[in-house]
Amino acid sequence: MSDNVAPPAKPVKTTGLHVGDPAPGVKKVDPIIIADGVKRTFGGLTAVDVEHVEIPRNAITALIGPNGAGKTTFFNLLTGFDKPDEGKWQFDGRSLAHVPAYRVARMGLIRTFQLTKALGLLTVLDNMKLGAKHQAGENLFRSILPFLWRKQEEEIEQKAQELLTRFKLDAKQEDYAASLSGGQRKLLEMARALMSDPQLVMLDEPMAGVNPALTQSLLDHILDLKAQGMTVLFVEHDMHMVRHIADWVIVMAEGKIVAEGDPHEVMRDPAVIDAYLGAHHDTDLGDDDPDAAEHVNAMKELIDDEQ
Ligand SMILES: Nc1ncnc2c1ncn2[C@@H]1O[C@H](COP(=O)(O)OP(=O)(O)OP(=O)(O)O)[C@@H](O)[C@H]1O
Repeated sequence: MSDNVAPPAKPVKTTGLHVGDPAPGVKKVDPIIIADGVKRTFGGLTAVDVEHVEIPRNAITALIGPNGAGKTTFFNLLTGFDKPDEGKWQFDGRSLAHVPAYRVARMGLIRTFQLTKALGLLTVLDNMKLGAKHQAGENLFRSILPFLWRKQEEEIEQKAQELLTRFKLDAKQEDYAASLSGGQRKLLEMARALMSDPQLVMLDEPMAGVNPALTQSLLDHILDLKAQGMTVLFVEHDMHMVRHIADWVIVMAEGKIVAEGDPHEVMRDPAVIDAYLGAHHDTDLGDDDPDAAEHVNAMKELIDDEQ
């Protein structure tokens, strides 16, 4: 989809993704990731304990759950940024256990990573170039043959510029990345991820810190990834976004998958209501942990909408 084409008012949801009743661990018709017995503990705390989960291909899956549910840890495990105590998982039929993060990325599973202080001191264009894979400099033989890497440099730069234009960041390409707004940073993170032509893009809280002016644009870009044949897996606390664009929702609580289903079914699942509201079902949260209170209240609102 090009930027000139107006997006549909309501995203087209992909259905028919699972086999049998939606329940934790339900089989998918065409899974791109299959994980089994993945466990990660920190001292005495079990952060992730996933018995079985499958991520559907060419769909948008949201991974949700209350604070501390293990979502980020599970993301880190899948992408090789952390090592599990036990378990195995495969991406597109290939085992990913013990595969380091840089090789996972080369295999086509990319996760956006936040613009760190160091990356903020690079220009927007240089940030994009860092996202390219198979660079000649990585290979001694190729790196001593300038005609090979010069051509490649040009191709990388051209691709970076095309993506920056698509993400409406082309006017900023020479600016330091640190000068971008929160929403523009999210766009840059996503554009950089696309430099390596991934099959699966994993987004960690894509809506965090994004002002309303850029929200629609970000949503459109995520929908666009699916339209281009990619698979998207994202962690997000913004339930409106989850309901709006996710084809499938996986709910984690205390390290385990407690529910799966399409967004509307999942919001009605008693296990999800319990996970989010727990003992606070009839109380107002607020003072102790404003973040948690915000998530729980957002969830309450949506559950009420669904009932
Ligand atoms: N490096 C670590 N050392 C010790 N404990 C950790 C570490 N990383 C995560 N944890 C703990 O593991 C649990 C799961 O954390 P995780 O960040 O994965 O949850 P989350 O669902 O992503 O939460 P949030 O929505 O708040 O980001 C939490 O209790 C957290 O404190």
